[in-house]
Amino acid sequence: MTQTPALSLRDACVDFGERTLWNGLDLDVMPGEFVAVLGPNGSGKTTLMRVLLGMQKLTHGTAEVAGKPVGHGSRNVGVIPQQRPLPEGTPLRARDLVAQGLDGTSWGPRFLDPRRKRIDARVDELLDRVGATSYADRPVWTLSGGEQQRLRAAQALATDPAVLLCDEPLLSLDVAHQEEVTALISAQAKQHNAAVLFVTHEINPVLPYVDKVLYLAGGRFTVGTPDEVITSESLTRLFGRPVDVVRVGQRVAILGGDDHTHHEHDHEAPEDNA
Ligand SMILES: Nc1ncnc2c1ncn2[C@@H]1O[C@H](COP(=O)(O)OP(=O)(O)OP(=O)(O)O)[C@@H](O)[C@H]1O
Repeated sequence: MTQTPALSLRDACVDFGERTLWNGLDLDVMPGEFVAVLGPNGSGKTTLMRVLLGMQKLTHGTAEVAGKPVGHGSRNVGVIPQQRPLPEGTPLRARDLVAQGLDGTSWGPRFLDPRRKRIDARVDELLDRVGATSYADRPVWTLSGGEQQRLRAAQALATDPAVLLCDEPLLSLDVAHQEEVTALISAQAKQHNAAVLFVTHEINPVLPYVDKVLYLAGGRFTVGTPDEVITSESLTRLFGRPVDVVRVGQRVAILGGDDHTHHEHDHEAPEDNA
């Protein structure tokens, strides 16, 4: 029996006026697969996430989640959005933010809720999984960017979504936590059969885990296994100029392709769990 892809794009194209972000994009992500989306600033990585969330229309082509056209608010899709600091005074503790991934809200008389014990136990388990137990009761706005990002990961994993869209979840994490969060998301793919699309500028923390790489650049793309895509030949072809992939032990550096720096967006990133 052929399995239905968790995510599927066919001949997908997004144009903004004269500018084509990508065109003719075919991509299937199967349940349990971990796909990294790489590419320079402005190559259309976040736009791809927005397409899959039904927030951005394709110019042509199709985008499906679990065999159905994308739409708003699929309960089967978890999102770890790009980092945005939570405003000062946000009246939530760390554990409340994680609980929102389960019950959608932390307001109201939860002490009357018969499910409370189960919800609290699940939140404790999720906090533990992302290493956030020690700050579970702190107000979220007093936490560092990295600490807040770990809570967003816990929130996105709360319902064991079939699809996990991660938009630069490693930003503002230190190397140890980059590895931890990537391992956690990979475990979600392998143990819970989640399809993961993971946008990142940090290639090295994800390389040990990824099944496929989608590399976007200059209106074009290439897709394949890391060994197929992360090579001097493949990236030189994609960028249309000399690119060197240098391997030092387990690590790679891409020279001449992507500056791998991040810039602030002039548009909204995907919202938290729909
Ligand atoms: N709604 C829109 N209308 C016009 N242009 C847009 C719109 N959304 C995004 N863009 C432009 O499309 C390009 C791709 O944006 P996108 O955010 O997808 O890139 P990215 O690969 O995620 O970049 P980064 O690495 O900086 O996060 C950018 O130049 C952006 O300004």
